[in-house]
Amino acid sequence: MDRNMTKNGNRAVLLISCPERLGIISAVSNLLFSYKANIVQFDQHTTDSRDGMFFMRIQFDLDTLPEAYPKLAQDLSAMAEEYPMEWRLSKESQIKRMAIFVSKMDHCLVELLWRWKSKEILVDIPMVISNHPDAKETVEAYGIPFYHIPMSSQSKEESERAALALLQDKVDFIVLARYMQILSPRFIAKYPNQIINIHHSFLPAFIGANPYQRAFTRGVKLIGATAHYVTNDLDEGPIIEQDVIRVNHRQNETDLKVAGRHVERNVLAQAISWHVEDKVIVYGNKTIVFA
Ligand SMILES: Nc1nc2c(c(=O)[nH]1)N[C@@H](CN(C=O)c1ccc(C(=O)N[C@@H](CCC(=O)O)C(=O)O)cc1)CN2
Repeated sequence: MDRNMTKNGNRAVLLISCPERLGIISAVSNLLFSYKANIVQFDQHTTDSRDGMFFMRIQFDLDTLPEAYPKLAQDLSAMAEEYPMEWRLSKESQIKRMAIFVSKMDHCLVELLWRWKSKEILVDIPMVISNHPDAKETVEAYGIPFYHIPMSSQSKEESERAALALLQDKVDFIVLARYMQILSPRFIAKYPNQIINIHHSFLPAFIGANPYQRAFTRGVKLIGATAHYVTNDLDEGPIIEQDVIRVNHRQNETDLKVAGRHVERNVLAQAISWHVEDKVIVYGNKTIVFA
């Protein structure tokens, strides 16, 4: 979120993905012009591969947005018939609701709570869910409901059902802030490309559990973190943001974990900011980030 910006009730973001075709920009900008919308930011990307896909992000102000929104959405649906496009229209005034899942490691959770409290990330946090009780006090100190749902391999389905019942209709997207349980396809299907995980390695290196231990054993000179959307393929979902930090032979496995967690928290916060500001389009197993 642009720090100079407040929540502007007349501002919206339109994201469009479609096969490359002459006239799409003109068609969309003329439609917005017909509503007297003022475009404040425009970005586009065209793939140069043979699939020739076109992606666009338009941020605009429209004084009549609240009442014009339904008709504008209707007109975009009609346009999607002519240009086979996928589109998403988000009103800035509609604050996204983010649930956080955490296990024992709380550095990413604390980072998100701080950035929420300082309004650096403009979201609501209806709840935090954990398979351990450790973070209860921290979360409730922020006035946020905390739910402890024990998880074991035998109880995974029942535990996920309980979590889904809590989440239902209260949450727009979920963040796995070092949540150490693999989500089932049934759970993921409820939130397609709406679950963001922070993996504590520079993917695709060290997928799965214990990446720092494997990185130390391998003797790497860089460690990192990757924020990605969660899919059924463990740690192989569309990457949103990554970063790395140098390490050396003098550092042991614990040193790597300490150094890495600062990368994790910043990468996750950046990915969430871009998601909340509608700057991310998922295409296949990749993302376009209009940063
Ligand atoms: N379906 C998915 N679920 C999750 C993903 C994902 O990409 N797809 N990311 C993980 C987070 N993660 C690494 O970032 C990760 C977490 C847990 C494990 C794992 O092997 N867990 C064991 C249990 C470990 C324990 O109880 O301490 C398991 O679930 O059997 C690997 C990678 C979050 N979920």
